[in-house]
Amino acid sequence: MKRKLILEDGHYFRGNAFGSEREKSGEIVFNTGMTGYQEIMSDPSYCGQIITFTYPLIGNYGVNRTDFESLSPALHGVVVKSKSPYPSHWKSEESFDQLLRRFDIPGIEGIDTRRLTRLIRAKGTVRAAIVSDDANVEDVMHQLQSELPFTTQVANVSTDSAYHVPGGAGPKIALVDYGAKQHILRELLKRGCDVHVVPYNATVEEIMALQPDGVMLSNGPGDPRDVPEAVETVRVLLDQTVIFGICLGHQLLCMACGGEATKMKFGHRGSNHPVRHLPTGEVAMTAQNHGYAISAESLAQTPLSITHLAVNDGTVEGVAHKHAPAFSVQYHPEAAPGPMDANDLFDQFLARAREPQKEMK
Ligand SMILES: NC(=O)CC[C@H](N)C(=O)O
Repeated sequence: MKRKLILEDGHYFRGNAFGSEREKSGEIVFNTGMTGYQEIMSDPSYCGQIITFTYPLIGNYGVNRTDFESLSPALHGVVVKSKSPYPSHWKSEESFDQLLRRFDIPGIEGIDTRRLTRLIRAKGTVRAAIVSDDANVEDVMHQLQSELPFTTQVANVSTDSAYHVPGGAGPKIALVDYGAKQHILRELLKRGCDVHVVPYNATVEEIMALQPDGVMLSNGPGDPRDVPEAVETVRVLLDQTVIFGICLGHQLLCMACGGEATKMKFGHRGSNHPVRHLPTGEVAMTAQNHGYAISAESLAQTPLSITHLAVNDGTVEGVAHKHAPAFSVQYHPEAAPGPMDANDLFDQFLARAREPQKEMK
């Protein structure tokens, strides 16, 4: 069965349908990872987006039970050049197609993903829809242009209520779930932490009542400016505990200190993004998935210093607070399947969480 992928600027592609039969729209973004499609598509930060994979063959090692980053993928669609008809791996339990059907996510195959990615790079992230082959391009285009931005993604993917994941004798961590990838929790548990996962709108009182040794701010979908209540909570938490932020968590920490978020032209999504640590000059390869960034200029008047910059485009990739025990990175130290270069940031966070708390106000 054929279907169409239509972009809001009127470009369209015809391809083969797979996954759900539903028609869905969303911001279309490209991911350059060569592996990890299961982790990528179950990352809650893709809520409401359509992913196009630049790697041409997707689905070749199937889908397994253990590599999910969330229980139910929140993305709106998948675009591939070719979907493997013969998944093969000892851990595989279902095909990519079955996975998409199970979660009601439409897919389209046979697309010239190089051309599509070039269009997105030239124009910047655009809205797109995966629709049936008989859909009228002009109608869909106008509908996409009039669609309002989706501003409640974090609320859609955060936990509804707090829960406890008992760990070992390690520090007690409150993990604020803005749409947390499972691997953040796994990295903490692996290090013996006792973890309390709290919803994105948990109050400072609720978080501090847990008496955490540190607070971890997770990744999450959408524009960080859509969650001002979270920025305010982080601002107050800064005086009270040790903080480590990842991706959306990094953006919220920066905004809580007076930094400004801006939308990037087409974002960073992939598992091969080099990042330079400014104090040492060391470069780490990192996994990334973000469409917003904190502007370097906006940080000049804040108590944050820039610790990391992207090698490719010079955007801010990490900050540390000059006076409070708080730091954050725009990339993913928990990345699975990798790269693991930045994994020791969890050790640095936990080392700080173990330090006796100095006089915080
Ligand atoms: N992975 C994330 O946390 C992404 C943060 C934010 N939603 C962005 O796109 O920039």
